[in-house]
Amino acid sequence: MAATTSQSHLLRPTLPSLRLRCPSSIHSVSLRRTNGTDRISSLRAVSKPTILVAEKLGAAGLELLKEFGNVDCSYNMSPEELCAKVPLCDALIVRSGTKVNRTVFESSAGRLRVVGRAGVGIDNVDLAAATEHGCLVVNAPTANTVAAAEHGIALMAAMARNVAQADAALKAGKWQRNKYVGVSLVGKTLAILGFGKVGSEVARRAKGLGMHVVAHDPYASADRARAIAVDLVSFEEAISMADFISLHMPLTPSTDKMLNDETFAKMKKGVRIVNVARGGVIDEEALVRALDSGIVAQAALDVFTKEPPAADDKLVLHENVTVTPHLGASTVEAQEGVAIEIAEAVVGALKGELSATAVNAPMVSAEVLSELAPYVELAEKLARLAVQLVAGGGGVKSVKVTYASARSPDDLDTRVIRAMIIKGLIEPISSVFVNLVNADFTAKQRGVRITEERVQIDGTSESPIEYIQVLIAQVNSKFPSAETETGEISVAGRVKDGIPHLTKVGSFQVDVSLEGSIILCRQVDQPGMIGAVGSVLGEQNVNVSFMSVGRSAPRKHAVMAIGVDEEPSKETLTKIGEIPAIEEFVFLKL
Ligand SMILES: NC(=O)c1ccc[n+]([C@@H]2O[C@H](COP(=O)([O-])OP(=O)(O)OC[C@H]3O[C@@H](n4cnc5c(N)ncnc54)[C@H](O)[C@@H]3O)[C@@H](O)[C@H]2O)c1
Ligand SMILES: O=C(O)[C@H](O)COP(=O)(O)O
Repeated sequence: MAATTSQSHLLRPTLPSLRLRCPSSIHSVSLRRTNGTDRISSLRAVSKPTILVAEKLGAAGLELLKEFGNVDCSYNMSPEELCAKVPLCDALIVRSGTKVNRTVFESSAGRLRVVGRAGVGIDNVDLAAATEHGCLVVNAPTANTVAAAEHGIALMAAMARNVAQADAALKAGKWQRNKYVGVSLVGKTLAILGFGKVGSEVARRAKGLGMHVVAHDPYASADRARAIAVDLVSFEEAISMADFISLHMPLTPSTDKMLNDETFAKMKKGVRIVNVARGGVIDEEALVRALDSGIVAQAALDVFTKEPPAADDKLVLHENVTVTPHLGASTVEAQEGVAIEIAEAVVGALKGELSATAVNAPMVSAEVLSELAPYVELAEKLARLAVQLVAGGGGVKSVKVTYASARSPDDLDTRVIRAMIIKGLIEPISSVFVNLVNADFTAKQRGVRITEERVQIDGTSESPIEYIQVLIAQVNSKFPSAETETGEISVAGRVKDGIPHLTKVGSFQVDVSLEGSIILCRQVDQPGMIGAVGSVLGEQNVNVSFMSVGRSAPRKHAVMAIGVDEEPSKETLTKIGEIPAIEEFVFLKL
């Protein structure tokens, strides 16, 4: 007889929820479903989280943060000072001036749960390191769009009319009307590279100025371009036909130094360039050469590869270059908007809510999330059970998850469910904390391959999923009855009245609510077994919540699933094992 109890110290109790991870010291709020009803439950209220604001943030945003946590506004910190502070902080808010690199995440020693970027560009945050550390990154992608677009237009007009140069000359006592003859914008071709939020706002405004606007963006929607009468063209076409080029793409490995010697050579002689995106999208040394050779007549730059640039930076000092110190988002209105947008996102993340502006986690609408909540709980618990059934030694490498639904397979977004399966598989056997942010990364890192299959079955399409099956392949089970004929450990379950139920173990049908803990016994099917096990548990004051027996055939083998509210002692489990008809049993903690 195989009698096995799982090691309880490995099995941290978990709350069935969609929480990303709340620091232990804060109000932890999660979306849970009880008896078919969604509710936001406040799980505990201890002390407030600490939110470090590393760069100046608008007052309205600070107020929101202060209502929720202890706010430490420490501006102009050195990298060392930042690293010294992060282990004391649950959240960090930055603008573009702070490098949140791997060392910052390592220094946080797991405490940092969310980084809020008060703005759009997240090129100053090491997303891979954040994800590996299970730290959510959120940004404020909309509030400064108009400010950046207006600044782009302001720079283009100022450059075309030599405003900055003429202003400096006049202040130096020089009245140089002939020197500062400009060029007109009307009738000129403007090529917008990066037709996203800022790019399209610049396009609208430039059309109002009478410019002919084309755009290049490999991912932009043609409908949006049509809606504002902008032609989408190839990169080569855009740069070769433009009188003005305005840059509005993010800095990524593929946009890094996108304008370089080779591309400048393809431009119309005398082109003018505006950059309010990121300095790194231009090879700055190549731009100096292009300015010197006259390919580029003028440039107007708000952003630089190194910010602030060196005092003797050739590009900044170039006569034909107009510069501003990264002011694109710096309007009173934009900064208030950004501060509120990021404060709401950070507070939401600290509460454990999924964020609409998450950069490194799945974004799922509240509606979908609410519908999926009990299935998320079911998935995590099935995975927790399945992994506890694995006999030691082998290691989990290959897991197949099947979702059966009457809905079309395309109708099911499984990202959140998959993440919780990974959490259920990995947390009981490691010290790693798995959440929506780091789930896929953690699975990959541990060599666990998850495959998913969506099966369409007959039935009502009212519920998103009829049942979920978790199969662990290439391992032996400490409870062999959980193995299928083909040798995989298999558990399956469904949601009934909002409550997850275990409905199948191996090839045995059972029905037990996934609450508390579960004892699985395989016995020879005969009268009195339920009573025998029940009385052993009763003698030890262990409350039985559910019992269910599934059998292969009458009087042959049966699997009994017993839900218990308390963890039975070792002696109690030994006594169960000593009941003569019991052939194997296992205690599993949810
Ligand atoms: N100067 C400032 O203060 C300031 C303010 C706001 C935004 N920005 C910067 O402006 C840029 C755009 O911001 P947004 O809010 O419009 O972002 P967005 O994501 O809405 O738009 C970026 C667009 O660039 C496109 N893109 C990606 N790769 C491209 C490529 N290789 N070629 C052409 N297009 C490409 C994307 O498809 C997307 O449509 C970002 O770099 C952001 O950091 C700067
Ligand atoms: O990406 C952005 O949002 C802008 O570059 C603004 O950056 P800032 O917050 O440092 O002004």
